[in-house]
Amino acid sequence: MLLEDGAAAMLLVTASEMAEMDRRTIEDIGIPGAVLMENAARGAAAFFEQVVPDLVQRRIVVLAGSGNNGGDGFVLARLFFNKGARVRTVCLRPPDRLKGDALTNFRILEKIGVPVAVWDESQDFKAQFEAVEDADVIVDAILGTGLQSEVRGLYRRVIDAVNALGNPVLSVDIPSGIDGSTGRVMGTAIRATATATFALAKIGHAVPPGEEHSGILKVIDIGIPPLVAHGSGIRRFLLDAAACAPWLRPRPAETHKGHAGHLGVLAGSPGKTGAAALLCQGAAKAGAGLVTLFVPSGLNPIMEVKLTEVMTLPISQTLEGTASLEALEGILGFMEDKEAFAMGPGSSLQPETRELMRRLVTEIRCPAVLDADALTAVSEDPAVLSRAQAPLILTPHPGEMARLTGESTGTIQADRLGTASRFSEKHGVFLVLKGHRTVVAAPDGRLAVNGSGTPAMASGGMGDVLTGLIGAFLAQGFDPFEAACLGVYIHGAAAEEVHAAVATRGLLASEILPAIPIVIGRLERSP
Ligand SMILES: NC(=O)C1=CN([C@@H]2O[C@H](COP(=O)(O)OP(=O)(O)OC[C@H]3O[C@@H](n4cnc5c(N)ncnc54)[C@H](O)[C@@H]3O)[C@@H](O)[C@H]2O)[C@H](O)CC1
Ligand SMILES: [K+]
Repeated sequence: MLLEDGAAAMLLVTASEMAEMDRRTIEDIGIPGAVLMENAARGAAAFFEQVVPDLVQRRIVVLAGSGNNGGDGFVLARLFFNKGARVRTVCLRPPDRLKGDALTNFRILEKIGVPVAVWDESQDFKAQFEAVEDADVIVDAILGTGLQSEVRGLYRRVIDAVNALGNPVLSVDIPSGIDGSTGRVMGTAIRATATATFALAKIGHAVPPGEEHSGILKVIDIGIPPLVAHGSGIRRFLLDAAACAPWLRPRPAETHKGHAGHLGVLAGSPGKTGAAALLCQGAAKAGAGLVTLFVPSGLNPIMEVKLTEVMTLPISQTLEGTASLEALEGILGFMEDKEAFAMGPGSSLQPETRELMRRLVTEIRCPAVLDADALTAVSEDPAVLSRAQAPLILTPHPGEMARLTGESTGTIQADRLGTASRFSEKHGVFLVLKGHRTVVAAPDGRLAVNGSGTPAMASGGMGDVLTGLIGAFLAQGFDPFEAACLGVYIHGAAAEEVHAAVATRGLLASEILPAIPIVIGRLERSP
């Protein structure tokens, strides 16, 4: 769970980017590492005392590794000891492996009388671990951004034993065993109740499985000057209310529907009229001024009944009743003076309809969002993407991404951020890689990881609503990256709004429609 503390957009960094910022702060700016370490531990201690009531009255065991993560642990041990806590420290590597600020703080513990045990890989593990099994709370200061490889040996046994204890575990910076740059479990990893991370959130805190392992996350300000982060050129951030609010200001009083743009939609086919309806209703609820649905003529009477605020335009159809290639010129002509286009949901994979959608990709002259069957049509000839005349936003789920890239869904899911960034840059399109913690990538390197949403969203039609949201923000003139981010965040937040009242299943796509303006209103009013 990620706490939205209302701060500015929360940057997401890799372990090496964070290490470089540490280095610049210490070596170029001159803030001693010991000051950063002290600030880190003080901030972590305050947060941990919020998470575990009466923490300093509990039996605390600090497990420390051989690097500065361990150093943070030693300082935490001192701070809790000074408050009268019954705190013990375990050093998991011989002290002669310690150096710098970690060694300094290790020696301080010895001088002030904090019990410090040194565990030895060669000794009986069970006997050593028994000494800490009575702990009420474990502080995990074993590994942080310095994790370099799979966790093995003593570290592995300690992490697995701690997880088996089931006591509250408070992780310093990163749950040990989680790769801060990817969120992957490196062999094994601590399952933390809470994690205090320093200066900036890491990617590993925001994407699964690292996100779940982190528990409640708090970003602690340790005194690194903002210019260090701002000067880093990092354009990766968590998509939350704080990130979206600046984009969504209340509309001026004199707004009329012409200002809010006109979205054209090509969606629906026999048996799949719901997808078209959900897309169009999502667009209307997100503020598109006008929405016109191009619909195969045989379905027009049905759509006229299903939709009220949305206009329909019957188009020629194939024998199967799907959109025909003959409709191309009519659609292009109508779209000449419109602001945005959306296509694909429920369109069908009828060969002529697929060809129509590929032709629209290369000939439409307004920003367009492609989803569902339009993505399948494009994956048969991805080169059409580079022939587009206007910005494109693609919204694949992992299976559709596999068809677009030729990679397996396993490969895609193992590196969602990298997959999305590479595809976006290669094809010059904006990419929304859907799933838990949806990723939004722009060709210029901007990247966002969505913080909103609930498991209840895994139900038919949710994607159609998302396409409508994105199309609506495109129609209102938002930059394609912002339009995609707003659609993704609001989509998840609207589901959370409704989900709070229902279980994690059985949430219908149409049920999130009324929550969309509620979420938008909250963003518009936020400071
Ligand atoms: N972000 C900040 O501004 C600050 C962060 N601090 C803390 O410093 C650590 C990073 O410290 P570092 O020494 O670079 O790395 P670690 O402590 O994470 O540990 C590395 C240590 O462990 C060894 N190691 C690496 N991989 C493995 C493995 N798989 N198995 C066993 N051992 C491994 C490696 O050789 C090193 O010796 C950061 O997380 C914060 O907690 C600063 O204290 C304050 C400023
Ligand atoms: K840790």
